[in-house]
Amino acid sequence: MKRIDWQAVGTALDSDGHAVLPGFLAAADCAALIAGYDDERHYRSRVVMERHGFGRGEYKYFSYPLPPLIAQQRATLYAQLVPIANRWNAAMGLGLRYPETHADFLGQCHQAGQVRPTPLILRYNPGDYNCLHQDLYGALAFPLQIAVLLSQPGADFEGGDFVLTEQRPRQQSRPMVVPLQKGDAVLFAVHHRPVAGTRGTYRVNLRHGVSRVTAGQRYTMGIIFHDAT
Ligand SMILES: O=C(O)CCC(=O)C(=O)O
Ligand SMILES: [Fe+2]
Repeated sequence: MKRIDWQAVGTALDSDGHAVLPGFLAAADCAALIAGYDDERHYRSRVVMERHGFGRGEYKYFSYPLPPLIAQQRATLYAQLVPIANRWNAAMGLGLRYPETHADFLGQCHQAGQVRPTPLILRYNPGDYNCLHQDLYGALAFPLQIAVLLSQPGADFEGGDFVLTEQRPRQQSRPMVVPLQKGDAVLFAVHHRPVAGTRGTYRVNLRHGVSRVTAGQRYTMGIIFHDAT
């Protein structure tokens, strides 16, 4: 994994609500995650998106214990993101502060009845897409999450752009397409983020999704830091 410039990541998250981490996973790690997709022992559940009106395609939630790579990334990314999450909450006038370690935050989730792991892997075939959504799984939520593109655009698949929308108070929504290469990760706001305006800070509401895949197969791996009820 490449060294991450956390200063630059913090700046991008503050100004855009998302940040790209180029080359976050090596090609071999992407391939290993894809190869494990059909091995049901890794997962606690499989979701067929069409059945729930979530879009088209499917995903699987990993079970505990998580694959070592994901477990390690979940803890180390969390520790880097806590200062940003706490700064955002303060800017939005929210009282909640997140503990320094992911283990402590998971303890809070588990105490609140959110005990099921949320890291997941998604698979899109031609015609599949992911409707705009927010990955909230209970009262406790960490405000940032990450998605890693495991397939190569133009070679493994066509279409299938990662999309974010920002809904500003009393205004129309702003769409953003995030270009990614295989192995790149996008860090983004789960639900809300603060934006500095001329009359103080306001809160924008974010959603993310994926446009239709037109050819090939597109896989992503997502890490969400709160667990699910
Ligand atoms: O497939 C994607 O790029 C988005 C996946 C997603 O919704 C997530 O990781 O939460
Ligand atoms: Fe999502």
